[in-house]
Amino acid sequence: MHDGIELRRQCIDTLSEPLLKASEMMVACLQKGGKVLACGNGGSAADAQHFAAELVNRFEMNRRGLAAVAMTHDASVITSIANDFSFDRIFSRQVEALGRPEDLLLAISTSGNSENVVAAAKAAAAIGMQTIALTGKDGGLLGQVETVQVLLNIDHPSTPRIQEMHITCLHILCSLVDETMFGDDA
Ligand SMILES: O=C(CO)[C@@H](O)[C@H](O)[C@H](O)[C@H](O)COP(=O)(O)O
Ligand SMILES: [Zn+2]
Repeated sequence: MHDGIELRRQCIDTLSEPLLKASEMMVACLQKGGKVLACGNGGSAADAQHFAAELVNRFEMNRRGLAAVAMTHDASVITSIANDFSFDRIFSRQVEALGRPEDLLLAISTSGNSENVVAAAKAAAAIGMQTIALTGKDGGLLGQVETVQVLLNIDHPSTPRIQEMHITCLHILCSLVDETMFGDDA
């Protein structure tokens, strides 16, 4: 537990600036009619869905729904891509089908090394979408993708601790987006 508390302290210093930049990018995307496409595996798939639900429905205030889609929950889409092509393409193929240049990819991987998430970031770049990446450890391959505009990396070896910080980051992002877009109504 102390480990997690210390990590939160460190992250306040290292992540404040990239979180602000990520929120500015997300607000700009949503204000010009774009949408957020989110992806990740395992616990990070749950985080992608959790975040999309907060944008589409509500976070802490009632406001209009904001456009977000988690690419993690349609079993037919995912199994057909994995079966006909490969598991590495389950997100990139959805990005190719659903993504537009004004959209934004939220790519989540605690290792940074999930091939399907890395491929999604590359597919997003190919159609001119911006990417915010949440990673851990040394950032992995996703941390090295040059077209990732904002990298929120949790420099810690433990996947659960990284996930705990990721969901904190995602809640802060929701808060910043709501404050910026609907501040007076908050
Ligand atoms: O939730 C957990 C561990 O806390 C696991 O389900 C974890 O998300 C899975 O092993 C993922 O496949 C890990 O992928 P990634 O975060 O390295 O991209
Ligand atoms: Zn977990």
